[in-house]
Amino acid sequence: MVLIVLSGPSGAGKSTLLKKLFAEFPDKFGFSVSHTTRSPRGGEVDGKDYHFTTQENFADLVSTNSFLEHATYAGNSYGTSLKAVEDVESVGRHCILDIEMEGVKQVKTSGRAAKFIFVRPPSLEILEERLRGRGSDKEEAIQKRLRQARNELEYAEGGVHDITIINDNVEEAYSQLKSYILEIIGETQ
Ligand SMILES: Nc1ncnc2c1ncn2[C@@H]1O[C@H](COP(=O)(O)OP(=O)(O)OP(=O)(O)O)[C@@H](O)[C@H]1O
Repeated sequence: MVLIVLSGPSGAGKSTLLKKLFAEFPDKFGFSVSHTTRSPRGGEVDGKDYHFTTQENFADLVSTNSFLEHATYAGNSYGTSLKAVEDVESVGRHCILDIEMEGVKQVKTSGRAAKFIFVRPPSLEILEERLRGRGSDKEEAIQKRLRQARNELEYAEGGVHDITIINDNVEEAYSQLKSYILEIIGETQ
C-alpha cells in the first residue's frame, strides 16, 4: 500500500480534487481517522470522524511515538497515528493524508515511505479570489491563510515534493493527479 500525502495552501483545491478521486474510485482510497483533543461537534461520531481523546492520552501517544504527524491549532491538538494509517491499509485501501506543511515535514522525518503531492494555485491573486469565493472565512482568516500560503509555497520551492500540480483548470489538475496516483499505486488505465 502506498501512503499518499497531499498538501498545499488552504484554498488550493485539495478537497475539490480529492472529492473527485473518491467519487471515481470509491474503494481504492481512504482517509485515516485523526485523533483530536477538541470536543465533538454535533453529529460527529467517535472513531469515525475523529478519535476524540483527552490531552493526557494525546500526550501519551506523542511520547510513545504513535503519531506520524501531529500539531496544535487554536489550543487543540490533532494527529495522525500510525495505527490509523494501518487501519485504512488493512482493508486494502491506499491511505491519503490531506495535511499542512508542518505535518509534511514530520512525515518526511518519520522514515515512513510516502509519496508527496503538492497542489498549488496558479497565483496568490487567484488563491485569494477562491478563498473569498468559498465564502467560509472572515477577512482576518483569509489574510491568515494567505500569509500561510506564502510559507507553503516557499517550502515547496525547495523541491521537497514528488510532484507539483497547478490547479488552474480543475479538470486538467484532476487528470494529472489521477494519472500520477494510478502510476504510483501500480495501476494504469
Ligand atoms: N480549478 C479551480 N478553479 C476555480 N475554483 C476552484 C478550482 N479548484 C477549487 N476551486 C474552488 O476554490 C475553493 C477552495 O477549494 P478547496 O476547498 O477544495 O481547497 P482546499 O485546498 O481543500 O482548502 P483547505 O485546505 O482550506 O481545506 C472552493 O470554493 C473550490 O470550489
